[in-house]
Amino acid sequence: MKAAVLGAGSWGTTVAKILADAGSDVVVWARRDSVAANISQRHVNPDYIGQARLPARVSATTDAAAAISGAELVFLAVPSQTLRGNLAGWTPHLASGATMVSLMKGIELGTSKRMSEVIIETAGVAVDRVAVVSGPNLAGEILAEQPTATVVACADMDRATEVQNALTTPYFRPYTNDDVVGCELGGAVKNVIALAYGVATAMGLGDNLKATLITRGLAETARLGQALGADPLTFAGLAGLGDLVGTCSSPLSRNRTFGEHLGRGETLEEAQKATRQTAEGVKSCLAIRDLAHAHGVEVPITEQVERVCHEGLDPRQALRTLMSRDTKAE
Ligand SMILES: NC(=O)C1=CN([C@@H]2O[C@H](COP(=O)(O)OP(=O)(O)OC[C@H]3O[C@@H](n4cnc5c(N)ncnc54)[C@H](O)[C@@H]3O)[C@@H](O)[C@H]2O)C=CC1
Ligand SMILES: O=C(CO)COP(=O)(O)O
Repeated sequence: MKAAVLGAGSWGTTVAKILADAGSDVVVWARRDSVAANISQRHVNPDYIGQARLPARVSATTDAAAAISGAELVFLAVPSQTLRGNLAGWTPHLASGATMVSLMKGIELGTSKRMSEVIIETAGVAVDRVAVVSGPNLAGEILAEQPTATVVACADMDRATEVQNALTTPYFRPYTNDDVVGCELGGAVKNVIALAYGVATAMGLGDNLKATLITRGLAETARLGQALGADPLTFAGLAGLGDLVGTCSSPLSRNRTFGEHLGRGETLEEAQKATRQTAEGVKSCLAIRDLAHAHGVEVPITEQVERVCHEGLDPRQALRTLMSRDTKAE
């Protein structure tokens, strides 16, 4: 099996390793020559995965057409806000039957679309050709082959099973699910809640409050998911609670780390300077808030995260606002 991974950041490179370890030949598309050369010739990608080494079956190129050509599985791992632009250039090279697999956990600004929706719209592929991978999957742990599980969601269960098989290794255990909406939403909203968790961590707030953020964060995720037609049970699974707990509890999380910078009183710009890799929640919080408002769903934590990130709200005021909301039934 030939697989393409478009995006050579930390998650794209990590998934390339998983695919190769599971038996595929993998070609990664990188933006920079130096990254492609490092992967192909030295089997490393120090900018994104530190000292970890990649299997010999992983090569890389800056030529997207060459990466995509002949690939039965095409994995997409660029920042969510650039996907639409990237796809416009890639679409002419896609094989007609290839399965497109989104590895991304974000919602598009302006349209409030999920990544699978952007793929379907931009690449003009049928809904059953698009799969999503989402779960508690911090790249740094997986590179060290620390075991974890994930979810492969697709409307077409044969394709879900094909992707599941291509990703199964002794350290990576994918489950299938047909709830694409729920899995994507779980992955995107948990980044916003992890920002709030990071803020709380830096403010020295207690474990009770952190548990409350996780629980009420999951409640707002599930409320929005239900309004969008997701299966509520998905949010109790790996792509919901699993990813939310994994991301919030880990210092490896870029979203949590970004939140910690904000919680120490840094501005958005200062936090951006201090953190180099993609923290999807920073932009997705705007799109998720808009999506929720369009469906008449309350997302109080997401709203406060948006105000702290983009309106310069003092995190202490955000906390006061959350704690002084009208009391109600759980
Ligand atoms: N790193 C992780 O542990 C996990 C990340 N994800 C998701 O994977 C997606 C990608 O994230 P990472 O690989 O972690 O990010 P990253 O910041 O490590 O890498 C992003 C990659 O996209 C490229 N890129 C940046 N701007 C671009 C543009 N305008 N056009 C094309 N490529 C561009 C960068 O050169 C880099 O190769 C995100 O949606 C993230 O939420 C999902 C699960 C785990
Ligand atoms: O999605 C992830 C873990 O499942 C990675 O989280 P961060 O993007 O916050 O590092």
